[in-house]
Amino acid sequence: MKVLKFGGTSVGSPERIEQLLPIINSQQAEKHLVVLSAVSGTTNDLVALSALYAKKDIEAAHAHIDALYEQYKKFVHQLFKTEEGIAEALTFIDKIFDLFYQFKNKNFTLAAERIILAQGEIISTTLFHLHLKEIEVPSVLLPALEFMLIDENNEPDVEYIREHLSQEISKYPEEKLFITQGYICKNAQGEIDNLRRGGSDYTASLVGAALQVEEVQIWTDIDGFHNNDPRYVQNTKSIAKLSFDEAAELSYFGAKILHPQSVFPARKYNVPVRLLDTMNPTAQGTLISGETTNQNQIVAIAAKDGITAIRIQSSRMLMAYGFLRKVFEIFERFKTPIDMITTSEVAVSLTIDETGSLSEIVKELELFSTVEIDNDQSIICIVGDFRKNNHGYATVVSEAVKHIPIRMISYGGSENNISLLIPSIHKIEGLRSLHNRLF
Ligand SMILES: Nc1ncnc2c1ncn2[C@@H]1O[C@H](COP(=O)(O)OP(=O)(O)O)[C@@H](O)[C@H]1O
Ligand SMILES: N[C@@H](CC(=O)OP(=O)(O)O)C(=O)O
Repeated sequence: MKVLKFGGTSVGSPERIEQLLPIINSQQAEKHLVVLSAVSGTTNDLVALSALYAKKDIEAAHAHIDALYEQYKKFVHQLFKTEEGIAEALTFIDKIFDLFYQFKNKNFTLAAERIILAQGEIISTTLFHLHLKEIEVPSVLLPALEFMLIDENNEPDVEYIREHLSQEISKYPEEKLFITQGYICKNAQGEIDNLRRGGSDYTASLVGAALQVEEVQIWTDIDGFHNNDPRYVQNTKSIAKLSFDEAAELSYFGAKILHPQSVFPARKYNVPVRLLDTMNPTAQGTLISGETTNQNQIVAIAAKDGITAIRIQSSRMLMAYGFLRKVFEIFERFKTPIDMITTSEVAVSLTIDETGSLSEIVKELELFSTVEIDNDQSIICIVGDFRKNNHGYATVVSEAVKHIPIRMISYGGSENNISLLIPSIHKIEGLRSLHNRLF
């Protein structure tokens, strides 16, 4: 079996949806499990709708629903060719939009928002399933809410997914094509929840790992992982092969093509992940696997925005032990992950991207140190083979960014990453300058 995930842009129009079946058929696996995202823009629309309901601006919420309904009505009329096909799809769409209206009388909770957000993927998968039905291609629509589960810590339960998804699939021994929703799941309280924005990639790798499939394919709008962010840098190139570790670093540090957590299940269960382009299906794309192939070279650059740097300075740090533990315990207590860290004898600087508890953290740190905060920072991450015998790369990197103010540098944390923290206003220039110098 192969898992094929198609992102928002790949299901973004009726024409794009019509292109999915030829791609699936070209795979020649015995069975295919297709994971779909919501039509591009829909999740943002549903986030906006939820915000209006939360503000109790019912009139604006309803105007928003009406506008989205018109878009989907048009979508249905373009995708379906027969009267029965159109009628069946519209009946389904009407049911979903009736649900959206129902929230007007309710106290709008987080659980309600998650129900609304889940509809994007329910719509796209159902429309694709009905489209296949109309063209007489058999397929089975598997509800992700029956098998995708996260625990109290928002961690997916791969064993649960394996057991319940296998059960679902085994009900249809003759069928070859299965469709399910990306992104959505149930949580430990049994409520509808999701795997956070961009989470359909994560769904694909979780179901691929759970079923130990031969390959997970992430179909998107570009021919694989590029060596720099194509939104900001010209002449980027697709990378043929990446190791799981390289892909994890790049996606965590901002390469939007892949959801950062999606590498972990694939690595743990050793399932290869291939990134492919729906607009150019024969392009080779990128294969992410356990193999290390990019030796003695720099592989790619990525950048992550929205970073806050915290400098913690204390005379008590001087020659003392236990200082860092005290600092880390505070971040742990507030469930705030630290990304980068550099230390000197009297101060430590670290970065976070979740600032929900920042003021409480600072209050606690100030009990034993002085704290300085820098907002609006970006981490530029350079991934390559930086084992200790490969000298000279640090010089090349610093040469490339010598005109940019650097707040922190991290080298040696792993053998394949050099990270720089710079003010976000210099990010694009940093990416371009490094690109020109390194590739
Ligand atoms: N290093 C990179 N390589 C390829 N694409 C990247 C990279 N960094 C950012 N991107 C962006 O990621 C986009 C694809 O991801 P995304 O929009 O999430 O796709 P989908 O909607 O199909 O899931 C590309 O169009 C590209 O602009
Ligand atoms: N629809 C969700 C999940 C997702 O993964 O979308 P995409 O594949 O378009 O990044 C979102 O917008 O976050």
